[in-house]
Amino acid sequence: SSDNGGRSGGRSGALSPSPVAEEVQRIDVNPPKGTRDFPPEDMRLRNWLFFHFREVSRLFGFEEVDYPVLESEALFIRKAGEEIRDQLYCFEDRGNRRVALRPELTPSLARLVIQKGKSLSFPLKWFAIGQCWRYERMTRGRRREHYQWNMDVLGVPEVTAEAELIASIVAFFKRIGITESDVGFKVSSRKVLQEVLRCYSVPENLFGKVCIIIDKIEKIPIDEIKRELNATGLSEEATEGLLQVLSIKSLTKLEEILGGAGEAIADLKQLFSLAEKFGYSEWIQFDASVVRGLAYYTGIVFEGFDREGKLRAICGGGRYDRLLSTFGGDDVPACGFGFGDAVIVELLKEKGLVPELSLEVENIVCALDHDLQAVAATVATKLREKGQSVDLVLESKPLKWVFKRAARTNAQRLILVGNTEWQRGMVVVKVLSSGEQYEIKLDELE
Ligand SMILES: OCc1cccc(Br)n1
Repeated sequence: SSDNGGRSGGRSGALSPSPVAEEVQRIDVNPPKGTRDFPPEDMRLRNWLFFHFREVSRLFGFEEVDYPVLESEALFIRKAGEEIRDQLYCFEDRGNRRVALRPELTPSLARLVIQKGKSLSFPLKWFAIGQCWRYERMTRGRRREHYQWNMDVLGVPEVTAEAELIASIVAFFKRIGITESDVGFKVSSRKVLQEVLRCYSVPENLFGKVCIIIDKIEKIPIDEIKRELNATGLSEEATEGLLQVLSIKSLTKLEEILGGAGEAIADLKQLFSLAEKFGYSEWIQFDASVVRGLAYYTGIVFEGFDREGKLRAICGGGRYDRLLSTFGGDDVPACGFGFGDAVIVELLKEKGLVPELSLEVENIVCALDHDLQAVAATVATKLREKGQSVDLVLESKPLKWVFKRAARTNAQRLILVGNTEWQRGMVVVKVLSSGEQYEIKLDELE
């Protein structure tokens, strides 16, 4: 840290411990396990990321919404065996209510849409950036919180909504320098699964559970997948038939298997045709194994992946036309995605695309004499009222210290208030990039 600028004793900025204070056990100054602090440098990167989330949302005509980070636990209790349920950060509050830190934003959106009911005019295009939580045994050392950008379209049954959502993510990737050679989207539809299960007369109510098991297809051994499917009630034949379809990577092949009459093929063909028109065909590929890990998806599902295969899914989403009725509301066609703030940063680091973001203050204002501190404050106020950022030096500091601080904060100008000049109503301006120095009347300063 900088020298203490001639102040007596102690470290710069810290008070000397009082002689009478008893020995205090130092607390653990790290944040709780699985959570992060955002000191200035990290906060600048987060703000940069969120700025692009917000800019894309604005360009696509979406409105920002938000919800409490704390929700009723009931919003997330689904019986499909999802990981998100097993890791729910839930507890009983002092009013004996079962509550949970939200693990995702979509159920909150559904709750708000039901609450607002007829007062809403559809289609809704809403976005949110919210911190989401999970309580995972730290054995895996994974994070327990992340920020998610969500975009949702409600009231549009057409696949044009999914096409628009994927277009918005492509637009985001392009803004931060990620191209189709870095990432892609695996796209499928849960209607593929539905049509296959129907062929084997699997009861509809097993659909959600089967999806959650299938979502683990690349995370656990295939024998475990088969065992879990059989335990859920699927026959060996149904399991084999299902796994065979899930290995399909071409729409043409899928059509040969399923026939061309079903909704799955129609939806997927429309989406790939729209992708052509949106100009992002190179970004997407059909992959029947994509089902996503949330039980409420009912149609098109997609996930962004890094082509080098080093990272977990970057983002994911899909259609969820039946979510509102699970909360007792009237169903509205809906689709959306979630985009976390962590994997994308790992990708940017991999690609050398993390931006240089330094503190940028326009002016440092410093009184050269203690009795000019009030004048310096006036100078700072005048500049701030003109929209200029000012780092006002708040204590008597030697010029060496001020120059060091100006360098650290990338200040563009140094405004010095000295007795000699102030006698003539002038202040000294030093342009730090050029070294140019001049005197100017306070009222002419801008
Ligand atoms: O994507 C699943 C998830 C949910 C909440 C918090 C974190 Br970290 N991860």
